[in-house]
This record gives sequence, C-alpha cells and structure tokens, in this order.
Amino acid sequence: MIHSEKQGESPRRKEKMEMLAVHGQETVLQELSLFCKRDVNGVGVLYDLLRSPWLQALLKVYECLHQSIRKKPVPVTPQARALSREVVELLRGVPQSTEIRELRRLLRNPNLKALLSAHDTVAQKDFEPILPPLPDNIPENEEAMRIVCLVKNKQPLGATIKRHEITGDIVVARVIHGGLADRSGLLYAGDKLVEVNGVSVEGLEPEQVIHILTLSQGTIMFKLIPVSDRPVSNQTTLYVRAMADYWPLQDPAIPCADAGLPFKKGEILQIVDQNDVLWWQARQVSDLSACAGLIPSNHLLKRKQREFWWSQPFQPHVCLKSTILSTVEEEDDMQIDEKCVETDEETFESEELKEEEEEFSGSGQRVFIAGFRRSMRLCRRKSQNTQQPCYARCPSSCCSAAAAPYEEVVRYQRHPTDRNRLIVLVGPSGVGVNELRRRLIGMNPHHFQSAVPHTTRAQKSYEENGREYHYVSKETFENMVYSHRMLEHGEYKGHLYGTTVDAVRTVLDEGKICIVDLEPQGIQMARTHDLKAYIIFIKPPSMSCMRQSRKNARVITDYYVNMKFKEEDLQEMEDCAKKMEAQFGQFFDQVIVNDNLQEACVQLLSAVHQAQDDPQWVPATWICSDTQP
Ligand SMILES: Nc1ncnc2c1ncn2[C@@H]1O[C@H](COP(=O)(O)OP(=O)(O)OP(=O)(O)O)[C@@H](O)[C@H]1O
Repeated sequence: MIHSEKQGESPRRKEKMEMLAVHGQETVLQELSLFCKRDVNGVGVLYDLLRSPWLQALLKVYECLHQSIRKKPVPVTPQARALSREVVELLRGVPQSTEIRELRRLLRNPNLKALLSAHDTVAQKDFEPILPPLPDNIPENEEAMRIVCLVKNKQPLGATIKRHEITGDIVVARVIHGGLADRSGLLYAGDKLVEVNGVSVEGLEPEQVIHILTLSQGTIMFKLIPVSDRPVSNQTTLYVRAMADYWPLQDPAIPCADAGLPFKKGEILQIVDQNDVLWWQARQVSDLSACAGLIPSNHLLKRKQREFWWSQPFQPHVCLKSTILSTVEEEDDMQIDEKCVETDEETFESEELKEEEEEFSGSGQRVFIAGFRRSMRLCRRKSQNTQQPCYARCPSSCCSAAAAPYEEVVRYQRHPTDRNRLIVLVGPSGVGVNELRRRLIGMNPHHFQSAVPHTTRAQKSYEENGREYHYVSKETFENMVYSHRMLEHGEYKGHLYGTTVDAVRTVLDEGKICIVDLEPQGIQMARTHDLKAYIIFIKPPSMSCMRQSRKNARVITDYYVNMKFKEEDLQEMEDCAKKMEAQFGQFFDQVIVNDNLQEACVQLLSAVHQAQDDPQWVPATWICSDTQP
C-alpha cells in the first residue's frame, strides 16, 4: 500500500509547501517578465525555460503525485496503473529532453508495471476476515457466548488452556503478551471454551483440544463463555537482570514448557505481566518485538534456587591451586627462614618499584602506581585457596544471588559531571589482570589510577605512607573490616592487606578513573550507588591458544625467581575461569578474552570508555533510591 504522508510532517505544512511551490513559480515568472522588459542579460533565456511546455508538464506531474499522496493511506487510486498511464499521456508531446526520456522509460519498465499491477490487486482486495455464518439454532442464552475467529499464521496462538480445578471446564489459562490472541483483544484468561472449530470441548482433555488446534489451518473459530470478572491489568513494565539460568524445557513445574522463555544469568529481561503469583511473562530486552514467554516469578525462582542450593554438595570457590602455589605451601611447611623471605621480598619489591618508576617516567614526570605489590597479590591468591565456604566469607554475594533471582535494573547514562564509574577487573590468577591493568594505567597515568591498599606490615625505608600502601595498625585495619569499609582483604605471612572503599573514592573524587582488581567475592561490595562498579571479566583463551601466547609468560611466585607457566597451571586457570563465570557471571558487564595481549588491551580501553560514556543497565537501587545498599 502507498502511504500518504511521511511520519512527522503535518498535512497543513505540506499543503502550504505545495502552494508555495506553485505560487513561487508564478511569482518568479512575473518577476522575470519585468526583468525581461528591462532587458537584463540572460533573463530572456530563463524566462523561456520556465515557460517551456515540458517544464509545465513536469510541474503537473509533481502536482499529480502530491495530490495522490495527500489522499488517505488507503489505496491512493483504485488503479495505480491508470495513474501511470495518465502521466505517460501528460508527457506526450513534451520535447524529448534526457530527463523526460528517462521518465518515460521508467514508466514503461515492466518491473514498475508489475509493481503497479500488484498494488492494484492488493488495493482492491478486502482483507477483513470473512466470518462463518451464525449457526441456525442459537440457544436462548446465546448473548453469554462469544464467537472468536483467529486467522492462524506461522506464529503460535499465544494462549494456554487448562482444566478448571473446580468446575472441570476447559478455560483459557493465560494469554501471552504480544501473541496473536493478545493482539486480537478477543481472548482473556478465564474464558470458558465451549467449541473449537465447531467441535464441542465438553469431556475433552486439554491435550485433545490442543490437538484439534494443531490440526487446524487458517481460521480457527472459538465459541466461548467470557469470563465474568476479567482481571484489570495495571501493570508497569519492569526490567530485571537474571541472576540465574532458566531452561523451561527442563522444568517439570512450568504449566506450558513451549510458552516458556529460556534465559541465562546476566541477561536483561523486560517483565510485562506479573498477574500470576507464580508465572510471569517476560521477553529478552535484546528482542522486544518477540512475543513474551513464561518465566518463574521472583518468589517461585527463589524457592527453586533454595531447593537447588540445598540439594547440591557445597562447591567452594576454588581457583588456582597451581604447582606454584603448592610450592608456596611447601615452602611454608618447610619453615623457610622468615628473615630470608623478607629479604627476598624486599629485593623483589625494590626491583618492581624501580621497574614501575622507569616505565612511567617517559613523560618527564615520574608517576608511581600503587597496588601491584607482590605481597598484596600473593595474599589475594592465598585467600583464593583457603577453601573456606564462600558463604562464610561473603554472605552478601553468593547467598544474595540465591535470595534475589532477579535484580531490578534501569538504564543509566552517566552525566559528564558525575563521578567516573569504578572499573573492576576480575579473573583467575595468572590470566593477565595485572598486566592489563598496568598497561592501561601506563597509557595515561594521570587519567587512570589504582587505589592505594592498606597493610598492617611495617613501612620500609624506601616507601612512603600513602604511596605503596597506607600503613595502619592491626586494630585500625580490623575496625575497617568490621565497619564494612574494605572492598576485600586478606592475610599474608601474618600481615593484613586490603583495599578500602575510601581509597577508591579518593581516586574517583580527583576526577580519575579508578581501576582495581578484585576477587569475585568482592564484587558485591563494589556494586553500590556510590562506586557504580563496572565489572570486566578477564577470561583465558582456549588451552591451545594459551600454550602459544603464554610461552614466555612468567608468574609471580613466592620465590625470587620468575617461573614459567606449566600445563597444569593453564588447566587450572581454565577451570577457575569456568567456576567464576558459573558463580558470578551475572555480575559481569563485559567479558574480555585475553589471548593477544595488545588486542585485549585495546578492548579493555574501549570497555572502560563505554562504561563511562554509554548507557548501561544498572541496579535500580543505584538510581532510584538514596537509601541504596
Ligand atoms: N595475553 C597475554 N599473552 C602473553 N602473556 C601474557 C598475557 N597476559 C598476561 N601475560 C603474562 O602472564 C603473566 C601473568 O600475568 P599477570 O601477572 O597479569 O597475572 P594476574 O592475572 O594478575 O595474576 P595474579 O593476580 O595471580 O598475579 C605475566 O608474565 C604476564 O606478562
């Protein structure tokens, strides 16, 4: 069908423009005739041109087209072909300029003719559904009945039926949002089915009714008794992040598996119907044109999760337990002289410090970056391997995932004057989190910065308080832990190490982008209204890729020497990454596979900018409430 107007342009404005076009041409002619009389150079030629019959004819064509377009969005003309013939007629006798020849050729083109023919065929058809004749013997109470005809296409009808628990009638259980039945506006949950395509459903099982429907082609006629108290829906659309995976085909409890919507943790869903306490209707935000599907309600999914949670043997968050770490443990067991270890560490750290200073002194100004100390990293690694049940360590992360199967989210666009979002890198030990972080900060140390960690270990002669670490007493440190001011913390060789929320805030308050690496258990502490953490998971590539790319890579060990990756280290890295994804994947805003270091670095830079500049789905509590978590 040809539509009369472009959207957004008012008809009055269009009319005005057309009048101006025609009147404008008349005015130009009048003015030109004046100039002509005054014998201005070249005006005569222009005057003749504007009066030429072919131009007049073209203007008529223009006017004709606009008149036809101005008509209603119903077929412009009963016969578009007739209009085309009219135009051809108008062009007859017009001098054969290139443009006119082109226009005539176009109008004679068989493809265009076929198109116009198709238009005429469609325009003359009546697409209103043809209803079957009413039955002769209409019963007395027929006014209580409704006859609904739906023209079935490839889509499912978008309604489910069930047997009423008390009356035993077959009733419409639910109408799926956006489906054929919903769009028809003729079927409602609770309507009692009497007949389907003339077949009485009395005594039939719902499956038998479905069978009749499956076999039906084209128009399906339902005879039904409308539900008396139709539920008034005053739903508001809600967006949520799924905190768990859901596979309807594996859920024996779902009322209709075919109508279920599968989803994976981390995906954003649009909830369109919460009328049912147990089964909501939703669609993927990535496919809003699709018909909705059934998902378990918050309450139901929570119950399912709890059942699943308790039915599973506990899976602690075990990460790398590499040969390197075994070596560390062995060394500890072997009671290495503490002083000797300290000396080694000191030497190592001096070298590391030197390396950092050299790396960032290129611009003429020496910039020191904190948060890369070996002791801090080894402490973190040690905490990964304590084998503590994760709910004991982080009651707010894993268990809250079980407690809140959906997290309400809103679209957030950071205002340029807002503080930058905290960037959190997580990944299995050895994957390259620190390498990437170091490189990113190295690109622009005045813009990207780490948070300075706290420690209870003594300050060394070459260190500065607040540069490598904030040096605090054990009591102060523990107070910070108890008052939830630590994003993460751990112990290494009798000393406490950790990163505080305040240390991060200090960087952000300076207008910089703070980049930290955290153990995944620390994610929830950073996902607050205040820090608005953007979580990037650094994922190892496949084993074969790692064997290639990590040929010359070295891992930090408890020893003074750097060690090469062994096959089992790579395997453990892969296993650990899988576990992290399974347990915390719902919190990852971005996943970067660190295969080629250079490429991963570019991706990281782009992700960091995206986090600050592009609209993102964030927890609704960050935006809607001042009393956020
Ligand atoms: N894509 C890569 N290709 C080759 N080598 C890499 C790549 N990414 C990291 N490396 C190297 O792997 C080693 C370990 O990286 P890194 O120290 O960043 O690990 P990490 O993830 O921070 O682990 P940890 O926190 O346990 O120190 C380093 O020698 C680093 O240069």
